[in-house]
Amino acid sequence: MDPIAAMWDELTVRAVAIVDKHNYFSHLPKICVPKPCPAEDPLADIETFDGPGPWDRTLLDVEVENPLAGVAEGEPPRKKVIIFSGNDYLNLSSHPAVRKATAKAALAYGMGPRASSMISGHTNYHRLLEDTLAELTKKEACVITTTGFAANNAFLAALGSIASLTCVGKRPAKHEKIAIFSDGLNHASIIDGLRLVVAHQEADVFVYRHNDMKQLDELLSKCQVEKKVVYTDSLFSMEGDFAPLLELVELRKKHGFLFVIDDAHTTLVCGKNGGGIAEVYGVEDQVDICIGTLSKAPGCLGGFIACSKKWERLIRGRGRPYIFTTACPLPVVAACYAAVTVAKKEEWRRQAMWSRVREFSALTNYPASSPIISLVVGTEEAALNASKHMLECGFHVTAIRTPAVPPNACRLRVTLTAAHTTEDIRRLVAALSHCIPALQQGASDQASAKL
Ligand SMILES: Cc1ncc(COP(=O)(O)O)c(C=O)c1O
Repeated sequence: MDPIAAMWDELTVRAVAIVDKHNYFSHLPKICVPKPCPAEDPLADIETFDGPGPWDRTLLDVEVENPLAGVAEGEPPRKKVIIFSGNDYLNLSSHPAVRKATAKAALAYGMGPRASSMISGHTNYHRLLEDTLAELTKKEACVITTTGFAANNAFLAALGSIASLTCVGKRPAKHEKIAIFSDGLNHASIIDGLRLVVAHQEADVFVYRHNDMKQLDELLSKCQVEKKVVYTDSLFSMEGDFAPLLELVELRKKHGFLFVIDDAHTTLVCGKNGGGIAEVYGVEDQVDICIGTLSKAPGCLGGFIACSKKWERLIRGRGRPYIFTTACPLPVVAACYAAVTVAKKEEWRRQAMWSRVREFSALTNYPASSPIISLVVGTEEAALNASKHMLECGFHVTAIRTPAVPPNACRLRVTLTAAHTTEDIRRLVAALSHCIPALQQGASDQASAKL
């Protein structure tokens, strides 16, 4: 086994031994809900398709309340728009298999057992989804949580507990603490989890400049603490850029840290099988903990922490946002399972989504590297005006403002999906070029190149 993973596994074993001194885990129930007949089985016959169907546009072609209705004459109460603002990158939320699994599970079980996972909320369906996600991310085990937000919080609570459970005194001494290095643009759920471990005096946190590997290397070199962790989003939700994964893997070899990624925006989106960013580079074994969400490309709701079996036990034993909350409803779990199964088989969805990304780049001078396109306009007013203009042109594109981004870096965040068409992108770019100064030149250059 890789020596870094081995050191952390040994620490988790020591921590779990303390958590589990009363054999807490062996008394946990393993709930198996009644098996329905084949026709009513939520997971039987997960149907897949060779290409898009009308169901894919259900949640793209919508209407919004018209702000001008009743203000200007002749304005209709609602306006048709195309959504370019969601995170349903593969349009799985409206896939027939996802709809059927949800409906069948609801009919068979209602919401499922309403209790914490550690009481009686965790069923054979939850276990099946966990095993499927572990296989997808090439990890031994997986813990599902009610949201991606809770997944980051639960992992950090468990990580921090290593310091407090294994320290000699009441509180970890300086050298017993964990040193966590976190990218400056990490998601709010990571930041909040870090605030808690700092408040509990379990870790010292070092925030490095966004994607600045030189600064990270320097901070790691200076740090005398043995238990080091690097934590980063793999695809940044507001910037649309990727963490430099291979450089991080090199730094892991040099400094021996536990490497944690938040794969919220790359699960099912990146990699041949949708295994996320680590699958793209074939470095799954170099990523110790892979955290994800089931609410973006999987199109459902929930979060997960894919990890080793030893980490799994510690998270179940000390991940408070996992322990002290009710387990995911069964129809949602069945929907997630169907979505992951479909995404693995319908590879064309990923290909279609990436084609749209390339088309957007080709029509503009914006080098899009992901389905998240972040068009910074500056002030809040400029972003709101740009969003209003897009709505008038028939596109729902949200203005992103504080606290999601700094006040002077407000922006339009455009997201592309598999079910958008080439024509949608062409029309979107034409509308954007009237409100995003940076796109104006590129769009007209591309247009004249085509003439
Ligand atoms: C990088 C990242 N991590 C975690 C989350 C939280 O996921 P969820 O919406 O499932 O709580 C999000 C979503 O907003 C995100 O963008």
